[in-house]
Amino acid sequence: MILSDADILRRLEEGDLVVDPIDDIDMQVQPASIDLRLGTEFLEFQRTNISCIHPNREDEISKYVRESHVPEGDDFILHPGDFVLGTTKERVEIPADLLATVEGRSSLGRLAVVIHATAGIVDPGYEGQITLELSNLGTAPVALTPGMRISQLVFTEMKSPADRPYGVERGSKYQGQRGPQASRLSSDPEFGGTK
Ligand SMILES: Nc1ccn([C@H]2C[C@H](O)[C@@H](COP(=O)(O)OP(=O)(O)OP(=O)(O)O)O2)c(=O)n1
Repeated sequence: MILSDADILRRLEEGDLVVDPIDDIDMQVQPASIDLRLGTEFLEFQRTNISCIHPNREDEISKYVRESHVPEGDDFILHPGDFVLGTTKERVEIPADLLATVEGRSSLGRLAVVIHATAGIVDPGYEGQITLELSNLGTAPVALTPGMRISQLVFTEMKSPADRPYGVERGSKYQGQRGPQASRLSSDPEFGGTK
């Protein structure tokens, strides 16, 4: 079952679902979702001097990403073909019986701006800000303004709560993330990691 606006408000009120901060609840809560805003930090990929991305080498990844900060009210210009990591302004806490999916907004989609390339699932148990995979699929640069509503979260109630929710106990690598975070694929057991 997908949560309606009334269900979302009830879960927020009960406190096990957290979306914080919400400055204007009437503006952010939609009929079956809650709008999330663009944060002020961005991670941009540096194309120069990189022969190839080895996703399993975390130390290398830090060499080819550059962090930038754009205050609310200023613009971040997303050029055609760009791929940058952004973040939601809001921190979320997803209870063990809900699955959240992060989706774009139609108004941004109509400008060819997408907010995730492939990763749309926010797991039961997840706590933190959400990393956005921002791309401009169009032909004209688009100005994004931190603080603008850029994505929305939809919540699905599961048949039963997860036995092992996302989190510290299972060593989940993005638990508690703040700001946009680059890939931590090297933490996967397939690549010799433990998460
Ligand atoms: N656009 C997204 C999608 C997800 N997440 C966060 C919330 C998810 O609960 C967490 C992990 O997402 P995935 O399970 O899709 O990613 P991985 O499988 O790579 O991570 P893990 O091995 O930790 O499950 O990352 C995020 O910040 N931004």
